Amino acid sequence: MLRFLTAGESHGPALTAIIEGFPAGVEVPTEKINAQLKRRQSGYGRGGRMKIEKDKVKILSGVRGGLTLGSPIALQITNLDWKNWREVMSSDPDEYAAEKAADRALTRPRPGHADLAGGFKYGHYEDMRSVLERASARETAVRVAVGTVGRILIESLGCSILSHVVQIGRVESADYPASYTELADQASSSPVGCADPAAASAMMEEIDGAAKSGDTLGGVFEVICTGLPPGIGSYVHWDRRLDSRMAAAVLGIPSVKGVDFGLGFRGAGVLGSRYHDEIRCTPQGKLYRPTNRAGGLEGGVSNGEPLVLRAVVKPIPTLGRPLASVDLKTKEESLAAFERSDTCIVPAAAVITEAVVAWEIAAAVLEKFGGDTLTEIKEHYQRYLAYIRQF
Ligand SMILES: Cc1cc2nc3c(=O)[nH]c(=O)nc-3n(C[C@H](O)[C@H](O)[C@H](O)COP(=O)(O)O)c2cc1C
Ligand SMILES: C=C(O[C@@H]1CC(C(=O)O)=C[C@@H](OP(=O)(O)O)[C@H]1O)C(=O)O
Repeated sequence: MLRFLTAGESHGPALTAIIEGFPAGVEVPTEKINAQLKRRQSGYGRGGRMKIEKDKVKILSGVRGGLTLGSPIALQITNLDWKNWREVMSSDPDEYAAEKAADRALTRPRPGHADLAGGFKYGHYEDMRSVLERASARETAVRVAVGTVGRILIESLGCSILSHVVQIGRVESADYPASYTELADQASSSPVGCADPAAASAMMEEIDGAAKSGDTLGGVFEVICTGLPPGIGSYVHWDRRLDSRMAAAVLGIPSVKGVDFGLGFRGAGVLGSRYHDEIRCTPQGKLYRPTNRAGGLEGGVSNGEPLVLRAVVKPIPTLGRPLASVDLKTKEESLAAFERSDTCIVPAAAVITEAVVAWEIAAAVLEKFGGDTLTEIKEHYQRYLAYIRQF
């Protein structure tokens, strides 16, 4: 079974992850992971923290000479901001300065962040910094590193993953290139990750406007996985459905509030006859689907068409012009805390989603083609492809 755990606070020394159950013999170049970490950091609309961090992964175990060993893989990303927070965040009582920590205490919870709910839950209501440090999406840096390890595995079996932003605030992208290669190229060369250049400029203006008025924005993005064979995931039990597994992983990204597949919510008003993808056959006897409104999944199982999911991200909770809150120290109504914040993270969320989706697919692929080495997995995979071709 493929699994991972992460640890680390936003302003602690580092983020770490341990991956277990990953096969041996897979080449894992750190540059590939670092390229994804850079993408996650670079979207338009990010705040001051991204000027401090330059995320790079360190592989501490499980890889020898660039190849996985089959043993647990430990990953680490250093927080460069730690040097500014050492006395406030240190686990070492000799280094921890209680007065400095009290000066930085968060007592005015931000509506929309985990501060108040998390404060109740873990008893941190006197200083909700103890909540935000772990609730922070800083943790998604190491989740991208983990996901990229899974991505490397599925890419070696012929899968590709891309994403593009379709909406930021009120601006929607209108025009998509027809081919996935062009879509990926145009989206990755856009500062907001949007493949429609006119919409991309309007999105940047929307972000500038929100930042100027101390406000924030959410949006929608799409993730597409091509090259996935039919038969990944299963309809036999709810928690083995590939859609349910991916949805849980995507909703596990802070600020993601909805996920859909294929036409998804946009399919609510469409008649069945216009919704479902007819099954056809070429004169040579090859089955095909003229449309892909299901987004590559039927019964929670991949059907051989590109897998297409969308997710919606709410606007960032920390506002430059803060909303009403209560100072829990005095019980007086006052404005929510503000130090600094991102204005819009939709492009970053798209990159994070690529990673978490890659991981879920990798886990389901390993269940289907099982094996302790990449060679074994590839053998099983090739045999299955030959069997599928008989249909
Ligand atoms: C990449 C990324 C960066 C984020 N940056 C901020 C930020 O700067 N300020 C903030 O208040 N929330 C930020 N968020 C959102 C919060 O982490 C999130 O809203 C909060 O943890 C509460 O979780 P929920 O929105 O899922 O309820 C960010 C989210 C992501 C994915
Ligand atoms: C650090 C990252 O995102 C952070 C996520 C975040 C939050 O509340 O979720 C708040 C901000 O952190 P800070 O309070 O230090 O400015 C973001 O910068 C990152 O994405 O690497």
